[in-house]
Amino acid sequence: MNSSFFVIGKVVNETLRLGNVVRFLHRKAIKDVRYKGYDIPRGWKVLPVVSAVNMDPSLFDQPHQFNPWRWQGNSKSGSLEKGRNNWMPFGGGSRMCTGSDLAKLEIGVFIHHLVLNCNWQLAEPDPPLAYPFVDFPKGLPIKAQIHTLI
Ligand code: HEM
Repeated sequence: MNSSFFVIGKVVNETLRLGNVVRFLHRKAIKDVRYKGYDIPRGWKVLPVVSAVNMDPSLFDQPHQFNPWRWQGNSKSGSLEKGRNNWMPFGGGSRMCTGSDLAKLEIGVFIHHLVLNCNWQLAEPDPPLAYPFVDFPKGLPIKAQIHTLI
Protein backbone atom coordinates (compact mmCIF):
# COMPACT_ATOMS: atom_id res chain seq x y z
CA MET A 1 0.00 0.00 0.00
CA ASN A 2 1.20 3.51 -0.88
CA SER A 3 2.87 5.34 2.05
CA SER A 4 0.70 8.45 1.49
CA PHE A 5 -2.20 6.27 2.69
CA PHE A 6 -0.55 6.07 6.12
CA VAL A 7 0.14 9.82 6.19
CA ILE A 8 -3.54 10.46 5.51
CA GLY A 9 -4.39 8.14 8.41
CA LYS A 10 -2.32 10.35 10.74
CA VAL A 11 -3.97 13.50 9.40
CA VAL A 12 -7.42 11.96 9.93
CA ASN A 13 -6.56 10.93 13.51
CA GLU A 14 -5.21 14.38 14.32
CA THR A 15 -8.17 16.13 12.70
CA LEU A 16 -10.61 14.02 14.71
CA ARG A 17 -8.63 14.78 17.89
CA LEU A 18 -8.65 18.56 17.34
CA GLY A 19 -12.01 18.76 15.57
CA ASN A 20 -13.86 17.29 18.54
CA VAL A 21 -16.97 16.70 16.45
CA VAL A 22 -18.65 14.96 19.37
CA ARG A 23 -17.68 16.68 22.62
CA PHE A 24 -19.31 14.39 25.13
CA LEU A 25 -21.12 11.07 25.39
CA HIS A 26 -24.28 10.19 27.25
CA ARG A 27 -24.31 7.44 29.83
CA LYS A 28 -26.61 6.45 32.68
CA ALA A 29 -25.53 4.51 35.76
CA ILE A 30 -27.59 1.30 35.92
CA LYS A 31 -26.35 0.65 39.47
CA ASP A 32 -24.53 2.59 42.21
CA VAL A 33 -20.97 3.14 41.07
CA ARG A 34 -17.88 4.32 42.93
CA TYR A 35 -15.37 5.76 40.47
CA LYS A 36 -12.06 7.29 41.54
CA GLY A 37 -13.50 8.27 44.89
CA TYR A 38 -16.75 9.67 43.46
CA ASP A 39 -20.12 8.06 44.19
CA ILE A 40 -22.44 7.97 41.19
CA PRO A 41 -25.91 6.85 42.32
CA ARG A 42 -28.00 4.50 40.22
CA GLY A 43 -30.04 6.38 37.61
CA TRP A 44 -27.72 9.39 37.42
CA LYS A 45 -26.72 10.57 33.99
CA VAL A 46 -23.01 10.97 33.30
CA LEU A 47 -21.48 12.92 30.41
CA PRO A 48 -17.90 11.80 29.73
CA VAL A 49 -16.26 14.83 28.10
CA VAL A 50 -14.20 13.22 25.34
CA SER A 51 -12.99 16.57 24.01
CA ALA A 52 -11.24 17.12 27.36
CA VAL A 53 -9.42 13.81 26.88
CA ASN A 54 -8.39 14.80 23.35
CA MET A 55 -6.97 18.08 24.65
CA ASP A 56 -5.31 16.70 27.80
CA PRO A 57 -1.64 17.82 27.87
CA SER A 58 -0.69 14.78 29.95
CA LEU A 59 -1.81 12.60 27.02
CA PHE A 60 -0.87 14.79 24.05
CA ASP A 61 2.15 17.12 24.04
CA GLN A 62 1.09 20.65 23.08
CA PRO A 63 -2.50 19.55 22.52
CA HIS A 64 -3.56 22.74 20.71
CA GLN A 65 -1.03 22.12 17.97
CA PHE A 66 -2.10 20.30 14.79
CA ASN A 67 0.63 17.71 14.52
CA PRO A 68 -0.21 14.55 12.54
CA TRP A 69 3.30 13.24 13.25
CA ARG A 70 2.38 12.66 16.87
CA TRP A 71 0.63 9.54 15.51
CA GLN A 72 3.91 8.25 14.10
CA GLY A 73 4.39 4.66 15.29
CA ASN A 74 7.97 5.10 16.46
CA SER A 75 7.45 8.49 18.08
CA LYS A 76 9.68 9.06 21.07
CA SER A 77 6.88 10.88 22.84
CA GLY A 78 6.24 8.76 25.92
CA SER A 79 2.68 10.05 26.02
CA LEU A 80 1.76 8.68 22.59
CA GLU A 81 0.55 5.31 23.81
CA LYS A 82 -1.46 6.88 26.59
CA GLY A 83 -2.96 9.26 24.04
CA ARG A 84 -3.76 6.47 21.60
CA ASN A 85 -5.42 4.41 24.28
CA ASN A 86 -7.56 7.29 25.51
CA TRP A 87 -8.36 9.00 22.19
CA MET A 88 -12.07 8.36 21.65
CA PRO A 89 -13.68 10.51 18.93
CA PHE A 90 -16.03 7.60 18.22
CA GLY A 91 -16.96 6.95 21.82
CA GLY A 92 -16.19 3.63 23.46
CA GLY A 93 -17.49 0.42 24.92
CA SER A 94 -20.49 -1.47 23.61
CA ARG A 95 -22.13 1.67 22.14
CA MET A 96 -19.06 2.81 20.23
CA CYS A 97 -19.75 4.28 16.79
CA THR A 98 -20.46 1.45 14.37
CA GLY A 99 -19.47 3.66 11.41
CA SER A 100 -15.97 4.57 12.65
CA ASP A 101 -14.02 2.63 10.02
CA LEU A 102 -16.30 3.83 7.21
CA ALA A 103 -16.05 7.42 8.49
CA LYS A 104 -12.23 7.33 8.59
CA LEU A 105 -12.10 5.82 5.11
CA GLU A 106 -14.47 8.45 3.70
CA ILE A 107 -12.51 11.31 5.31
CA GLY A 108 -9.30 9.86 3.85
CA VAL A 109 -10.79 9.62 0.34
CA PHE A 110 -12.07 13.23 0.54
CA ILE A 111 -8.70 14.55 1.74
CA HIS A 112 -6.94 12.61 -1.02
CA HIS A 113 -9.08 14.18 -3.76
CA LEU A 114 -9.11 17.67 -2.22
CA VAL A 115 -5.32 17.71 -1.87
CA LEU A 116 -4.72 16.39 -5.39
CA ASN A 117 -7.29 18.50 -7.23
CA CYS A 118 -7.57 21.82 -5.36
CA ASN A 119 -5.35 24.75 -4.53
CA TRP A 120 -5.72 25.83 -0.92
CA GLN A 121 -5.53 29.22 0.73
CA LEU A 122 -6.80 30.56 4.04
CA ALA A 123 -10.17 32.27 3.68
CA GLU A 124 -9.37 34.32 6.78
CA PRO A 125 -6.60 34.38 9.38
CA ASP A 126 -6.67 31.38 11.67
CA PRO A 127 -9.14 32.10 14.48
CA PRO A 128 -8.07 30.91 17.94
CA LEU A 129 -9.42 27.45 18.72
CA ALA A 130 -12.14 27.43 21.34
CA TYR A 131 -13.01 24.37 23.35
CA PRO A 132 -16.15 24.65 25.41
CA PHE A 133 -15.93 22.39 28.45
CA VAL A 134 -12.17 22.39 28.28
CA ASP A 135 -10.83 25.94 28.45
CA PHE A 136 -12.43 26.90 31.73
CA PRO A 137 -11.80 27.66 34.50
CA LYS A 138 -8.29 28.87 33.73
CA GLY A 139 -5.50 27.44 35.79
CA LEU A 140 -7.15 24.17 36.75
CA PRO A 141 -5.71 20.97 35.33
CA ILE A 142 -8.10 19.54 32.76
CA LYS A 143 -8.73 16.38 34.79
CA ALA A 144 -9.95 18.55 37.65
CA GLN A 145 -12.33 20.25 35.25
CA ILE A 146 -13.80 16.92 34.18
CA HIS A 147 -14.48 16.01 37.77
CA THR A 148 -16.05 19.39 38.39
CA LEU A 149 -18.40 18.81 35.48
CA ILE A 150 -19.42 15.29 36.43
C1 HEM B 1 -16.45 11.59 11.78
C2 HEM B 1 -17.57 10.88 11.74
C3 HEM B 1 -18.22 10.27 12.95
C4 HEM B 1 -18.03 10.54 14.27
C5 HEM B 1 -17.05 11.54 14.93
C6 HEM B 1 -18.95 9.69 15.01
C7 HEM B 1 -19.03 9.66 16.39
C8 HEM B 1 -19.93 8.87 17.09
C9 HEM B 1 -20.04 8.85 18.54
C10 HEM B 1 -19.20 9.65 19.52
C11 HEM B 1 -21.02 7.97 18.86
C12 HEM B 1 -21.50 7.60 20.29
C13 HEM B 1 -20.63 6.43 20.80
C14 HEM B 1 -20.79 6.17 22.29
O1 HEM B 1 -21.82 6.53 22.90
O2 HEM B 1 -19.86 5.55 22.89
C15 HEM B 1 -21.54 7.42 17.62
C16 HEM B 1 -22.53 6.46 17.54
C17 HEM B 1 -22.99 5.91 16.36
N1 HEM B 1 -22.50 6.16 15.10
FE1 HEM B 1 -21.05 7.49 14.61
N2 HEM B 1 -19.66 8.92 14.12
C18 HEM B 1 -19.24 9.24 12.85
C19 HEM B 1 -19.68 8.66 11.68
C20 HEM B 1 -20.60 7.64 11.57
C21 HEM B 1 -20.99 6.97 10.35
C22 HEM B 1 -20.40 7.28 8.96
C23 HEM B 1 -21.93 6.06 10.68
C24 HEM B 1 -22.68 5.06 9.82
C25 HEM B 1 -22.49 4.89 8.53
C26 HEM B 1 -22.14 6.13 12.11
C27 HEM B 1 -23.02 5.36 12.82
C28 HEM B 1 -23.22 5.41 14.19
C29 HEM B 1 -24.19 4.60 14.92
C30 HEM B 1 -25.19 3.61 14.32
C31 HEM B 1 -24.03 4.91 16.28
C32 HEM B 1 -24.83 4.34 17.47
C33 HEM B 1 -24.11 3.11 18.02
C34 HEM B 1 -24.85 2.51 19.23
O3 HEM B 1 -25.48 3.25 20.00
O4 HEM B 1 -24.74 1.29 19.45
N3 HEM B 1 -21.33 7.09 12.62
N4 HEM B 1 -20.86 7.97 16.57
